[in-house]
Amino acid sequence: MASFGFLQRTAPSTLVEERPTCSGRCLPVIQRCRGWARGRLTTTERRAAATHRVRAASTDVVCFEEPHDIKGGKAVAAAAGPAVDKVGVLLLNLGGPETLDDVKPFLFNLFADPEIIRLPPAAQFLQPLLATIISTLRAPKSAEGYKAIGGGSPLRKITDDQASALAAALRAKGQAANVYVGMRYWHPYTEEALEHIKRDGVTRLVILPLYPQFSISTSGSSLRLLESLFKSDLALKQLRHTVIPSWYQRRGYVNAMADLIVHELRKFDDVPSVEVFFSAHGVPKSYVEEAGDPYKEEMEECVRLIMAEVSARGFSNTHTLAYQSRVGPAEWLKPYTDDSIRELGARGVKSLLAVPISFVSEHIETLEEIDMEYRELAIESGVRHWGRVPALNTNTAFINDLADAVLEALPYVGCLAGPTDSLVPLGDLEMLLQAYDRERRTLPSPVVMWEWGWTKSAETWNGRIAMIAIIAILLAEASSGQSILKGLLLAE
Ligand SMILES: C=CC1=C(C)c2cc3[nH]c(cc4nc(cc5[nH]c(cc1n2)c(C)c5CCC(=O)O)C(CCC(=O)O)=C4C)c(C)c3C=C
Ligand SMILES: [Fe+2]
Repeated sequence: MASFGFLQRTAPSTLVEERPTCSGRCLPVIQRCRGWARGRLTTTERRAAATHRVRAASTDVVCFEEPHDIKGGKAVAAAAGPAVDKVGVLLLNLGGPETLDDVKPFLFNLFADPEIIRLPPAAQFLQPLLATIISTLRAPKSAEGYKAIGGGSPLRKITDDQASALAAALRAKGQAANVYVGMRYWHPYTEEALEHIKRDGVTRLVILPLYPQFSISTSGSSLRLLESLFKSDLALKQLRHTVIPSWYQRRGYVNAMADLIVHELRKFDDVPSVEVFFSAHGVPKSYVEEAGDPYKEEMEECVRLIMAEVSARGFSNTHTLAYQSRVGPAEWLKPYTDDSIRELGARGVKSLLAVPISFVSEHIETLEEIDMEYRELAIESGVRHWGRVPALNTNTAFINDLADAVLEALPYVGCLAGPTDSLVPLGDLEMLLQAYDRERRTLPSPVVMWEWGWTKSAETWNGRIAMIAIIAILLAEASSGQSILKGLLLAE
């Protein structure tokens, strides 16, 4: 059983049919703000919370800025009256290079992220140097991929479209909200989005990473950045917000994925023989096994829920989950997508439907890696009929479900919602990350040559030796004209 932060899943999760019955602004008072678990509310408090929610929903530009008391089963404003409320939603995403010239600086930003290349503390000063080296070495290969899909990533446009569609869906549900896009490694950067949020005078913010499953390397990295930006800015410090850390188990999302799968399955001649092949972006195995990243568990659960829905619709196809896009020599989550495709081919599978699962937009890894590389590999391995489920992008059912997720999260602004179906709790950034840090362990670096060391001083020396090693390697590369680091770090 994986644990993440203070969460321990005690029962297998099911689709979320019923949302938590808590309310708006009175809830932080009811639950005395921190450490609240749904089970600790009394029936009266629950009823009060529900009552208040109805009232809040019917007056969507008004909220109570002051604490509430519970009187006679109803939430009553304790002090001041209503204040103007401006709701914002911040969509977090990875970002991608828009032109081939952007590829190298984009890769630098990615590898400069300590959640992507995790170095021992004593070697962290090397991160920018390492990011420069790896981005320089990887850029030509990456650029080839981006060239093959038209010269840049489609991520910005798709995410902007998702933001507009989400704002429209929220409006249709009676909630006015500005939706902002904050990318981790390229424009529009998260910092830019926060400037807009401040300028627009947002008073309540829902933070929604566009990754269905939580990983330290994706949502975790964006939240970590947000945390430091919030800490260093008074206006942001005071901004009431809540985070939806993952949403892989939501019925709307699961149904939308099942719709797409069933639609593509029907295109095959011999539907029952089709292998439904989920391909998720991989992460280093140590993230899951040593740092408690819930990514693998959430991924497996997500696939289970989707396949249960597909099966409920009368399709009894078998399925596989594999992990793609490994970077570097360290072990990543297995099975690897390429190995699985070869194995399925060898087992005589003739029809394969690829389902990208860790990301909700088309991007380089769907358009190039899956549609080109893995398709070719599948055909070489004996697969005769190939199909691929499109990414959700602005799929109406999916966007509607995101809008519901935002509406359901709004009452939690400023508080931590105890155990939900998700392994990572809904809640305030600081509380969420504090919980995360309590359990967090330092990971060994994915760069194998720095993994030794057992004392503080040894770590310091390892850092120094690593720096000397890098400089020596660079000098050796320069004099021999051969790329040594390329082989060491970028093997795929
Ligand atoms: C859930 C999705 C993703 C996880 C987990 C993830 C982890 C992860 N990624 C790298 C390295 C690279 N990722 C790159 C691109 C990229 N990654 C994701 C998603 C996840 N990454 C997306 C959607 C994209 C594509 C963006 C786009 O432009 O379309 C790249 C650059 C492309 C390439 O050269 O392959 C790298 C490099 C690591 C090391 C990592 C976990 C530690
Ligand atoms: Fe990635």
